[in-house]
Amino acid sequence: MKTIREIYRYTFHYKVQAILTIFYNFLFVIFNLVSLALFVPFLELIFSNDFPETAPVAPVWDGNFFDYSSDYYTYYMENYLFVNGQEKALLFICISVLSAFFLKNLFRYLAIYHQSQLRMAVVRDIRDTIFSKTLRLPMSFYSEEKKGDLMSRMSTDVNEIEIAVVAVLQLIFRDPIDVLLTVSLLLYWSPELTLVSFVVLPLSAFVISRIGKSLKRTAREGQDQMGRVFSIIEETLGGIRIIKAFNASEMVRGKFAKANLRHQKLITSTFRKRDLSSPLNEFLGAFVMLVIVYFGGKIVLSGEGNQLTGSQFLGFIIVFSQLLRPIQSIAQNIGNLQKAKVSLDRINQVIDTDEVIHDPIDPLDFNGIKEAVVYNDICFSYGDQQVINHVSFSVPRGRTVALVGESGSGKSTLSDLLPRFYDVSSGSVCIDGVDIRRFRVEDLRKEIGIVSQESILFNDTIRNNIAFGNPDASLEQIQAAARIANAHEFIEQQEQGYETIIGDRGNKLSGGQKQRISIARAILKDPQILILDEATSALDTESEKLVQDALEKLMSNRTSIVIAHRLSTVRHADEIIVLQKGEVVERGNHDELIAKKGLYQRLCSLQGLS
Ligand SMILES: Nc1ncnc2c1ncn2[C@@H]1O[C@H](COP(=O)(O)OP(=O)(O)OP(=O)(O)O)[C@@H](O)[C@H]1O
Repeated sequence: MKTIREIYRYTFHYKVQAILTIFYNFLFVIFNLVSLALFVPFLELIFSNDFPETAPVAPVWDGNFFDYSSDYYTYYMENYLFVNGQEKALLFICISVLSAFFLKNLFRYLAIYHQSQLRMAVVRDIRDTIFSKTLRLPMSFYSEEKKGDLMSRMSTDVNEIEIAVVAVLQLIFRDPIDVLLTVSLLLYWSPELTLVSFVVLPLSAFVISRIGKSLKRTAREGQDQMGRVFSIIEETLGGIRIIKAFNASEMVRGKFAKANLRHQKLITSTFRKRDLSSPLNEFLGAFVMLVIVYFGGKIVLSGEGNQLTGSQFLGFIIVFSQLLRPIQSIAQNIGNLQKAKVSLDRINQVIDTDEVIHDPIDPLDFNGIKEAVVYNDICFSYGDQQVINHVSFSVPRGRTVALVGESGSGKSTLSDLLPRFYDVSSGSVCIDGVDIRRFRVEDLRKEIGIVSQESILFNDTIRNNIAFGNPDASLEQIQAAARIANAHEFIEQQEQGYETIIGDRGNKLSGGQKQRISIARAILKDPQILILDEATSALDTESEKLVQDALEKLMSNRTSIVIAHRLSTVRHADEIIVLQKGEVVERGNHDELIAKKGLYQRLCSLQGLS
């Protein structure tokens, strides 16, 4: 029920489209019935021999809609027949039936027309919502595994919702009306025969659905088995050396043959069931029809109180044969909604995820840094795992502090606390004595530039990559930034200069070129604070020199935190903080730390520096 309500809410966000879809569906149902029911007077007219000799009399409204409309139609036909003769009457009936079919299909098309607009608008809305939310999710959401999961939620799960939108519209507003009207018409023609049909119909439906379910189960087992067969092939191809070396070919062959045989049996069984379902469907359909023909025929032959005329009987069969469609549609749509429930839950999990990083209720204005960035007795945990343990240090305005330490010692985590990618578990990060949580996140991040280890470039022009986050920058400003970053020259040499598209993640550029574009981006942003996650990737000497030079220009006069992997590059830092397992173990400048002969000195000698 909750699922229906939510899908309903998404759907009726587009009231006009939803109402038009329902309206046209309603007309479709009506004209579907009319087009079928019109056959009755048609047959009556064709097969009846007593043509009116006197002008027929119009029926009087007796409060029964079915009776009156049927009588009125008969009256109209008889009158037409009386005035125009048999042939013209036949033509007239053909044209009316054709018109009813035309209208039925026209309304069906119009319903689908609005429904398509509606379902795609809902899909667009949900994708927009998830995407916007994605940008606000906590950083822990962006692990590789979760990225794939998020993509599948945005594609497969959203598609399920799209199907559910149609399901809700049909399940609530179309099919029950269709069934109700059809059954009313059948009951009007013959309550006894309707009763008989409702006894045999579920019986055959039950048999058909059992076969369908069993077919699905075997087909799924067959698919799973196919997966196993393929995994044996993959495993074998990957491990062929070991298989040969251990003389295990026979064993592997036996394993494969067994899996392959099982697959063959399952698929054969699937084919058998599938091949059986079509003749069985037809046979059961014929069975149901013949039961109705038998009982209906008996009623007609008995001629008791004009209960059912021959043509009504034929009309009954025609209309009854159409009843299965809405019933099947109801069953299918209930299934679709069940599938959508799972997808909706998965989508809601993303939409309802707590954003964790919030703006303060009464933010202070952030006017940049005047004195220092200070880390005060910081502790931080990822879940239960504490990775930063009582760390304190400060970076005076315009100075550079380097964080060094082994991999996993907490350098990146510490730098992530400054732009509030995460918030501290205890302690505080302050700028000029004010806790950064008192500022608006956007204001704070505006003054922080990040150049990360891996250059993050987008599949766009070089110009737009440099101007990323700064779309109003003029070409002159972009070029000036690129010049400072030692990038202008190589950009000019590209086929289309600044307008060159750099490919997915910038794969058309070398490592050093990508870094210089990232640096130009940071220069253009002109932040007061800089976080530099220094590249470890090997650059050739020339390229490294250009990058290093660009970085130095970027850092001059800025307050910088540098995560250093190559210690040669942090010699000139004002202070070096040496971390181990989330704790500060040494601090000082390069010479002081070397003199201490501690961890830093050991790390330096490992890198061939001392
Ligand atoms: N998103 C995360 N979720 C859980 N644990 C994490 C996450 N990111 C890092 N860690 C853990 O936190 C600890 C510190 O990691 P961090 O990336 O800060 O170290 P680092 O010194 O920057 O390492 P490297 O030099 O390899 O980048 C490590 O034990 C790491 O496994």
